[in-house]
Amino acid sequence: MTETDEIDFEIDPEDLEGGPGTERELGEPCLLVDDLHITYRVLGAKRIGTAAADDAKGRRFLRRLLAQGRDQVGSVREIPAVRGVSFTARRGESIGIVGINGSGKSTLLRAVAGLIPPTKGAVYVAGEPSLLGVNAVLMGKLSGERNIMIGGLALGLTQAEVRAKFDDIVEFSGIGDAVYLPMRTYSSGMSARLRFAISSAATPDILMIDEALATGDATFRQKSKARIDTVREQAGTVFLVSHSLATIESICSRVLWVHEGRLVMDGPAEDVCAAYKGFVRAKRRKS
Ligand SMILES: Nc1ncnc2c1ncn2[C@@H]1O[C@H](COP(=O)(O)OP(=O)(O)OP(=O)(O)O)[C@@H](O)[C@H]1O
Repeated sequence: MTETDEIDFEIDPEDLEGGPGTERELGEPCLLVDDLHITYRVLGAKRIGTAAADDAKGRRFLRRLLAQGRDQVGSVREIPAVRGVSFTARRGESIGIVGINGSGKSTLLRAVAGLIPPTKGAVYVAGEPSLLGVNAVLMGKLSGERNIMIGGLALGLTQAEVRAKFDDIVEFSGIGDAVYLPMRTYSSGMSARLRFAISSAATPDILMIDEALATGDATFRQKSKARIDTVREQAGTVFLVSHSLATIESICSRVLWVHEGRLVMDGPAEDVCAAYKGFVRAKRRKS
């Protein structure tokens, strides 16, 4: 599979009726991303031995690494995943993030959610940062039921509020009795749907969705869109990362196109998606 194969050009109007509602009046700025850089530091791309010899060599390598200081060791590789991204988001906006595989979309989203510290630059959020990034607190060895409680508390709900929303969350995610099994036994679709159901349960200030909508059926997508609309109506901001341009176009009024960690275009969904489609088609023709 090439890096562009995953992009889904199919428009599925009956799944996602209504459009993004670009006419909606926007509120005041609630998020400022200022010259954001995220650089991952990865240890040891170099092969240092095989099989039984690995352990001892590995230990020696690590000792040497610690003695020398990580900065001087050649095999620490730096990956600049986000390079100088700046933008402002307003209340009531739904913003899609597009880009080919490895372009930095998820890293940007996670940094905006406060899950990755900036290497340089800053993210300023007005509102409840704890409302962002329920993914970080969920635990695979605990049941869906326990994770609903943990995620709900992380979103700022009380225990009683989580209990009151429990049935709705389970029903929304469509995971049924699997809610009593450990989350690590779930398919990626099931856990993505449960994460989405939990993170949107509290009508957060900023709702961040990374591909979750791609994992459900038409009914789930329709329900998700209704929930996203509720968040926006209550002047929340929605960020959506997806390879499905159909999903992005039907939900987002504005789109950020990220390429090699840089923001190459930021504008109305229609314009950015059209430019991005052109880029992907040209890339496909070349390969
Ligand atoms: N935890 C990590 N450690 C090291 N490098 C990482 C890590 N996560 C991502 N990267 C690298 O950062 C770059 C951006 O990755 P990211 O996952 O943000 O891109 P993406 O656009 O979301 O990709 P995809 O569409 O495939 O999900 C890639 O080169 C990737 O290999």
